[in-house]
Amino acid sequence: MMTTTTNERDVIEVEGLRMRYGSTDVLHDVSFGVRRGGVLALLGPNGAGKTSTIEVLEGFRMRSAGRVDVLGVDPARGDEQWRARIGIVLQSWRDHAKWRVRELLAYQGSLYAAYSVPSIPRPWMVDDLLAAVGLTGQAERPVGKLSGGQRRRLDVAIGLVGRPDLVFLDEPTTGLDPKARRDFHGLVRQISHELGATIVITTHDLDEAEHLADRILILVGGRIIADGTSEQLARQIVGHDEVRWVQDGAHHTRSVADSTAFVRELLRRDESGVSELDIRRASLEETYLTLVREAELAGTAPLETELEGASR
Ligand SMILES: Nc1ncnc2c1ncn2[C@@H]1O[C@H](COP(=O)(O)OP(=O)(O)OP(=O)(O)O)[C@@H](O)[C@H]1O
Repeated sequence: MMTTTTNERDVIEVEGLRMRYGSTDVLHDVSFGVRRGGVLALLGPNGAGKTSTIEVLEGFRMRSAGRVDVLGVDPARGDEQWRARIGIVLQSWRDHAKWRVRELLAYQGSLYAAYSVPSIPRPWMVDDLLAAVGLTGQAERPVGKLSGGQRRRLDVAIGLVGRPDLVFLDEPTTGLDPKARRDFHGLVRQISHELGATIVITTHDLDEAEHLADRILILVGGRIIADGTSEQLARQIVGHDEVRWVQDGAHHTRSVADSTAFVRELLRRDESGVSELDIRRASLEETYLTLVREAELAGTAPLETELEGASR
């Protein structure tokens, strides 16, 4: 039996994580912790390193450097017992199209029976799980005949059938319509509440991260450029104003914390060359996009958004 050293606070501890594919670094010095029962969103544009990060945490990818601890274990050395405590919700379940929903869940669940412990009986009883994810009415339907939203609920059920302590959801709402997406958010919140599991979700969508997570990490180019609760992000990032102007025939846009000082300096340097000056308070989404653009342009330097007192 594996000994577990996780303290009551952090289910995931990552310090100085680096990862490379071949000779290209895709994660640079990534550090964060996730407390038990928390919902963490990894937010960032395509290629930011979200999937690479969670694949290291899941034990599917080897890191190049850094310390990683998941449920008290280094994922590179996690055994079956450790794996049984982790649920992974993959992009839509395409296999077993002819299996019925109940049948597939019963089969998947049977794989966890050996890992049942008195405090956590495994697997989750199929009928209870079907009710929890809202698929009771589809229990006898073949998997191939479910709608996109129902299929995604089944993906979640498959990820949860072993009653995991920690659940990873990789871009779970891709391809869902707005209503199905909203329903899915409700489902994840409910599961987090009822199961008490720690949840890590990756997404491109700021709105999704805001709805679901009590902690958001923004990754760009393999680096964390912002880290905090959605309130902290809103307070800190929305505090930026967007300044637009034309100078030497070129359009410029900058997100700045103090637009008065910025504009004063801009005009001091080139009063006659600046025209069409426009200042507005950016929305959280606009500022997120500006931060991403600036981080991508800067290539390396972390931005000024390290948030104080981010909950861990
Ligand atoms: N198997 C691989 N071999 C080489 N490079 C890879 C491999 N998988 C990912 N990468 C590169 O690693 C970087 C991070 O990719 P990753 O999939 O972690 O990003 P992501 O944030 O999950 O992106 P997306 O939102 O597009 O899924 C990208 O530049 C990608 O091209």
